[in-house]
Amino acid sequence: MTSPITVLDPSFTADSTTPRGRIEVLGPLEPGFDEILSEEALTFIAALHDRFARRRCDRLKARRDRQARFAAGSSPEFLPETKEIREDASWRVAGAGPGLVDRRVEITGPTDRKMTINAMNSGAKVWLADHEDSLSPTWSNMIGGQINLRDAIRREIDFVSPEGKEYRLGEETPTIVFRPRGWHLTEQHLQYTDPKGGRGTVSGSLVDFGLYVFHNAHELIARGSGPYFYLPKLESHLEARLWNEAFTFAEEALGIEHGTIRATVLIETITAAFEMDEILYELRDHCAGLNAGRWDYLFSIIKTFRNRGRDFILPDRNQLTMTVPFMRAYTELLVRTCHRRGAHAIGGMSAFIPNRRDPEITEQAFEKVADDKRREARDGFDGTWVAHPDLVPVARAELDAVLGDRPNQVDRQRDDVEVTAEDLIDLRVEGGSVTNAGIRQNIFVALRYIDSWLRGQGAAAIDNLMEDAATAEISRSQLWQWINQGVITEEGRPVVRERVDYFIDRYAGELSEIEGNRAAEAAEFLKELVLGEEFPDFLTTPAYSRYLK
Ligand SMILES: CC(=O)SCCNC(=O)CCNC(=O)[C@H](O)C(C)(C)COP(=O)(O)OP(=O)(O)OC[C@H]1O[C@@H](n2cnc3c(N)ncnc32)[C@H](O)[C@@H]1OP(=O)(O)O
Ligand SMILES: O=CC(=O)O
Ligand SMILES: [Mg+2]
Repeated sequence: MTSPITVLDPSFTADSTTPRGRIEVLGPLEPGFDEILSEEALTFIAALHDRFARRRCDRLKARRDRQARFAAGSSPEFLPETKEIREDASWRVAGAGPGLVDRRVEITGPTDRKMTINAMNSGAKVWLADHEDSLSPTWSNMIGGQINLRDAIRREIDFVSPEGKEYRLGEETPTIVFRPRGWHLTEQHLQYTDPKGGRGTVSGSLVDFGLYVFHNAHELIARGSGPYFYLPKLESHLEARLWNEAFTFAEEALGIEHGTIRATVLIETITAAFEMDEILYELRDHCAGLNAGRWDYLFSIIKTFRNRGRDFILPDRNQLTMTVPFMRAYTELLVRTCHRRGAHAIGGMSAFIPNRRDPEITEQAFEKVADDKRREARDGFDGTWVAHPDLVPVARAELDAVLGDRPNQVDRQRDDVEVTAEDLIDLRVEGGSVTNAGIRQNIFVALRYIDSWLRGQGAAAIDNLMEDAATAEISRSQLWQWINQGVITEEGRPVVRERVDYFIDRYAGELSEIEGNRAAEAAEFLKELVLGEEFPDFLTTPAYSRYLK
């Protein structure tokens, strides 16, 4: 890493009475990075850190404390101290901002230049521009993504591929909803010095949010849209409160009206599922809706209950469908909670993706995705996600069939839904089993995905499924749990370290034949994740500090 090259001029203020910290750039400046990392922008990021960096650390500590209580045997619950908020039927959230009223199909994906243009031309209503599950957070990807977003918003983006294919924007483009990194992630290419001169960690969330809102809020508003965000991996309503305060501060600092920023919160942790009302309430001036982030939700369940014995062991990943009772309970509760508060309920991602070179695979993917979207639309979801442009029409047909000309179905109340705490954490799966094939699949997928991530690609098609950080987390955490809980497979073989180790080496050997691979590092890291005594909270955190430049 190079020495500091940018030091802030601390003249930019939103509140001139507050002492200023500063941000220095440690990473290399690629072409155009200086425009994103301008002195004013960095001063704004520093101001966010002055106010929120310490509180972010407090929230992360609260996560660890709560996990320790779960490990000791307590279970998530609907919080007694916030009962009044849940029972008070009178409050509502701000709801959809301009351009978010009809969000029936949302395409998700990373922000490299080609995919940015492809997503903008996909025909979806919304593009979830992703700096999270589908983006490997290399310095190049993170700041390059900000450049591409800035250019896409201003319609000043084009691209020519190495093969000579030209890309430019079509007439109709989706509303952009940007997903910053979660609270747990840091940005190691920036350094924060607090007002007293102490060195502090830079939050990936505050950097991503701060740069996007700083450069684009006014432009988005002028174009009839707004600064909109997906908030990932929240574990409690107090984390939502922190986001809300960051939004309010940014609105004041940038001179935009309170409530212009809109957030859609991913409910993708087991604890957040118990605090949906409270999360909406904390963000009520800024909230557009909730999303059922199924993959991280499964990961969170495995992680939270990893030491809690046989009742908490989930079967093979491919048996964890959206129709198993605890996933039904979660999604139904999400729709009910959202509509009661005037919020959109947005569905999740089916992992099946088409293969343009294989019509049979494509046909199967279309069928599976259509089934998934049909169920979501009938359950009351107002919109849903797709991972690939060819799936936009498939999902739209299912949402159209239920919505017709209506932009959403927020007015459909699901008073028929009653979900208890037991429903959310009763993890029984009828006929579920851990199999030898399930073990091998988890090893294969986790290894391939980590290799891809290390090479800077945070989403990958592996065996015709979309894999990203969330799905890979499921694979590696299942392996850890099955080993540590002494699971015996359906075929009668115990899941033991030696066997997992053997398959990691075997698949790494195959992977090492592929050009540009990082198979050896991926294998070493996967072994640490699944064979070690410790269970890292996120695979991305140690992988980032150790391997990414
Ligand atoms: C758990 C969660 O958080 S889910 C949300 C996070 N995950 C994601 O967003 C995954 C998004 N999807 C993707 O990244 C990709 O679809 C992948 C990696 C899974 C597959 O991508 P590819 O292997 O390139 O697929 P494929 O070759 O079929 O792509 C065909 C074209 O569609 C484009 N494309 C594919 N997916 C997307 C997308 N999500 N957004 C924009 N363009 C896309 C490709 O760039 C390619 O364009 P080209 O013909 O101009 O070269
Ligand atoms: O972010 C979405 C998920 O499923 O995880
Ligand atoms: Mg997720």
